[in-house]
Amino acid sequence: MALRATRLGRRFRSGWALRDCEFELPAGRVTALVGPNGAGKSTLLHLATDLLRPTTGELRIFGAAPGTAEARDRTAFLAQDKPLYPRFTVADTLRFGREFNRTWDQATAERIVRAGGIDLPTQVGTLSQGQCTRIALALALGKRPELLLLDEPLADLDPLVRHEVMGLLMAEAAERGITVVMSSHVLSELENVCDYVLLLKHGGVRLVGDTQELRETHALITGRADDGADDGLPPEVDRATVVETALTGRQVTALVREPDLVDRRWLTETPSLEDLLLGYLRSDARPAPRPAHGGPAEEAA
Ligand SMILES: Nc1ncnc2c1ncn2[C@@H]1O[C@H](COP(=O)(O)OP(=O)(O)OP(=O)(O)O)[C@@H](O)[C@H]1O
Repeated sequence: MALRATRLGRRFRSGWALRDCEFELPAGRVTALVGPNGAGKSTLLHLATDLLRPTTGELRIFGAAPGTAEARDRTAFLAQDKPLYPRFTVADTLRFGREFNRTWDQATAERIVRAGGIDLPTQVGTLSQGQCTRIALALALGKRPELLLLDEPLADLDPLVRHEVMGLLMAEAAERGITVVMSSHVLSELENVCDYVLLLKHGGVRLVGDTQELRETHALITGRADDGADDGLPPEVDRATVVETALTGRQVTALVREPDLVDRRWLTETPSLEDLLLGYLRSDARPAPRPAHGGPAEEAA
């Protein structure tokens, strides 16, 4: 397992940012870390990089505690604000990476920089935001991490640069088998990139698992709304399996678990990853209990 959280909690003066979180993220996967503002995503990434310590429970990186040399050597972290020195040249910046990382790979770092058309003697302060992101990514990947943690690193980039940097990131991750955990609010972008998902809400794990398995164990059902029910669903639909319902005029659409139980008169579709995530983000319903073993797991927030 790349990441394992056991009863993980972190409290600030304002309250619990994360509480009783239990999850495992397998190695070699690209995990989307999603959740509304304040859900605890950055807190989790800061716990994984030892920028914060847990209040309760523990988090393990490939079995090691964050902050130990073993965990640090294997992990790279890229935050939205990239702490680069504007007075350094790009070459100085990479030299800095080489001096501070035992596993440094200069060739990879230079290749990523040059692929963006950036010359090594350029001063960092003269680069665009997209170019700075590329330098930060070169520093992160030059470290040859096994786990790459990304806290909305592309949020301030225009769509074209974003697409280009995401492509670069995914190509490097696939080639080297790097485990990636990436927080993002851009759900539409995650579909073709992520094969695992961890959805946090109110500091708790609401959904975690393989994206394909999660899609296959849910359905979007559409049918004529039942006038007698507040949610528009007919009485035979088991409310315990309903994640979220939307009424539009006389039509009702619902995201449900266990689609096999749904009556055949309903129009049933496999949800896209975006449909699934939106359903859980909108929903305040109690999630289903965690399955006995394997498969997608969901827990109470
Ligand atoms: N250093 C801190 N001191 C006090 N409270 C904090 C601190 N860091 C986070 N919090 C609080 O913890 C909660 C979770 O914040 P966090 O930044 O982890 O959420 P997030 O999911 O990353 O949100 P966003 O999508 O807005 O970046 C919020 O209520 C936030 O105010």
